Amino acid sequence: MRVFTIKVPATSANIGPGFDVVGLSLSLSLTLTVSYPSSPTPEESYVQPKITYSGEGSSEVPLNAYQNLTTRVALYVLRCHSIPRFPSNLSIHAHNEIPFGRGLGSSGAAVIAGVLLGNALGNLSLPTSRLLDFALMVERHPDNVTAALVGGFVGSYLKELDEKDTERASVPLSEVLPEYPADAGEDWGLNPPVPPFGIGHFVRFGWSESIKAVAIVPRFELSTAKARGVLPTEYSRKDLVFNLQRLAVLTTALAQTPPDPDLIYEAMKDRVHQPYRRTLIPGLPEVTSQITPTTHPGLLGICLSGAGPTILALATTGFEAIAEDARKIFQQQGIEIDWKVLEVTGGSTVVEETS
Ligand SMILES: Nc1ncnc2c1ncn2[C@@H]1O[C@H](COP(=O)(O)OP(=O)(O)OP(=O)(O)O)[C@@H](O)[C@H]1O
Ligand SMILES: N[C@@H](CCO)C(=O)O
Repeated sequence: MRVFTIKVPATSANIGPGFDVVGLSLSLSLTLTVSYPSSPTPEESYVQPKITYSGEGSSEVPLNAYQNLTTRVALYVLRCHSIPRFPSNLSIHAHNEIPFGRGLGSSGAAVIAGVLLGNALGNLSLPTSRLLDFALMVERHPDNVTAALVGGFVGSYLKELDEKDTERASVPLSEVLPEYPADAGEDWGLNPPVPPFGIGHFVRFGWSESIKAVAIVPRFELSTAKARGVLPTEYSRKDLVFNLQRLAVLTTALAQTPPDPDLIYEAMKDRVHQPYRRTLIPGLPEVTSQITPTTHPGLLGICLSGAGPTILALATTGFEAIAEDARKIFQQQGIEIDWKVLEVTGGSTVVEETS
């Protein structure tokens, strides 16, 4: 029996001005425990994969391997390497600590778990850059998936592809991840769209160990697709320069010890996505403007986490006062929250069990 574990962290994207650019890996995780017989099974006794699931999202996540996001991504990776199906008698238990649709990178974690699962099941030994190519064919903004894969405070960009590769990378998601009909056996129809090479590039910034992340999580879901739908397609030069100035300062300011709250609080402001998302997150402007380093000693900066609705406060101390005051502001809007103090962690791991 081959047994291995895949562990992928939650992530917070944007950190204020770095829309679709920066991501931070955090200490909540999606863990898969995978097992299957290592000796080949005779063709006629092929057994379909079995998935069990606990934790966040367990009441809504599909347990059919041809519908579940993680296993569909794994099958995409396998099919791109001419492996048409999962190994026989595959058993996967997923335990998830990352809430769905809250801005903590649940879908990015599920996609990275799927890429790592495909890589391990196919014994493909893909390098990090290639793993990222596969993830970027599914989740097309690089901030969450890159931070989930490599860990830490990470900046990334997508390479401008030539015409042929742009076409290969622009295929509809339904072709990358088709809804596999359960009775179709191995005959999935079209050849899968193999990703171009070298789509995403990244660098890891420094991070001051004194900084923790307070995740203030409203008790409602907001899909990333909906939160992207309210954004404009064009911006003024003034607003772009506002964000670029802050992002340039922020990436180094968060590595300094001790971190400087005056510098960071202003550097975590944003004019590219948060002003537009306020319509979807009642209380957002009040929380980010009323909780400051002056009112809450220990606070460094505060922003929307990813597409929201979670608020991310970076702080060295005073975590409870920050979160409880955010709770009061959200309560005025009729919204309840939960909160957690999270550490910045390393990236994904795959650990083989040896017997
Ligand atoms: N562990 C998982 N297994 C299967 N599907 C998942 C898993 N985690 C997330 N998903 C799918 O992803 C959806 C949430 O994705 P969405 O991009 O809207 O939010 P998010 O990733 O949590 O937030 P953000 O991208 O802003 O950080 C869920 O509703 C579910 O369909
Ligand atoms: N950068 C993305 C992250 C969400 O997954 C957004 O803000 O839409």
